[in-house]
Amino acid sequence: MSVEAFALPLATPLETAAGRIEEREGFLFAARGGTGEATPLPGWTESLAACERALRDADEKERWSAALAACEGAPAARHAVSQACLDARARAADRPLYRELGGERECERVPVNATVGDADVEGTLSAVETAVHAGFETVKVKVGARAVAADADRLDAVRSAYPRLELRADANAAWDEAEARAFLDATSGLDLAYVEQPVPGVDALARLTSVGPVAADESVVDAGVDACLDAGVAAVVLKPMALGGLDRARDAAFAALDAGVTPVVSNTVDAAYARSGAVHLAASLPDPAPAGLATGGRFARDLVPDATPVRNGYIAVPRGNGHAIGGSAGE
Ligand SMILES: O=C(O)CCC(=O)C1=CC=C[C@@H](O)[C@@H]1C(=O)O
Ligand SMILES: [Mg+2]
Repeated sequence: MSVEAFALPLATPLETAAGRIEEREGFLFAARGGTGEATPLPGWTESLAACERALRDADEKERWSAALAACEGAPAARHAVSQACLDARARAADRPLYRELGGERECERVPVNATVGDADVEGTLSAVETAVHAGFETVKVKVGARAVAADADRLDAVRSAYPRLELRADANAAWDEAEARAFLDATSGLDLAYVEQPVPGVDALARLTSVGPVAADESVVDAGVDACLDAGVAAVVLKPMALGGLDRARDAAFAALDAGVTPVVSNTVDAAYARSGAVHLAASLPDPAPAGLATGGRFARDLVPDATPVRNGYIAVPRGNGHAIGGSAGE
């Protein structure tokens, strides 16, 4: 059993309307033959200190159920413990994590979107060009850090250059309702797949669903998936670290599928173990939508080198038992 701290600088920080993500700190939790990652992101999860407290408490428990209970209210800590538990069980059953999660069909790879941070039109176009040349067919552009008209111009330029690209925008709740309406109106001819979290709050999201396609991200964490589905969103973005684990994110994905809504697996710019876990989560879903998991390349170094590389817009599901990277406790 162990709780091991890590701090990993990003070579390519992510610029968002909610700030710049430059470094990721967290813990690896290892117990009873399984390993899991906790990489809290304040604003989305508990603080680093609260995460560590919950993990140290969990580390003293002799059973998985007690360890998981010790992490209630600390989603990143619970993510680590539940991932370790799934990993240990999958290894004991000699199967990959996505099968342990309940995935019913063989899955070798999952499609992913490129994530393009805030930049001017030129910088945005150049980042999208790099992504398209690398084989991505879906691109998510961060918006909300500059004026609505400037963001609309960025998306317009991308659409003109790439008529067939699946295009998503993500405002990280930066706008008020009038700004969100203005953006949705200005981009209504650009065939955006959706605008992720244009405004804070699920009630405002609900009012925007008649204006254009919107997806819930922060609101899934704050209000719960059911409230977002009731709001009539086109998609729900699921970040296992913020939702308390792969198991809980998968339950949310199936609630969405049952409601005819697209679940999109994403991550909080996690390190290799949690990214691998999220790839397995996507692999466990029927026909997964392009996932927000192409973030590994932003790290200057990682816990395990090159664990989930992107090739031609896809990440191969790590092969082997459990999450299948980096070995497990005691190995
Ligand atoms: O979903 C993706 O394409 C990658 C991850 C990503 O965009 C995010 C990770 C962490 C914090 C957020 O600003 C952001 C998001 O809101 O989706
Ligand atoms: Mg988002």
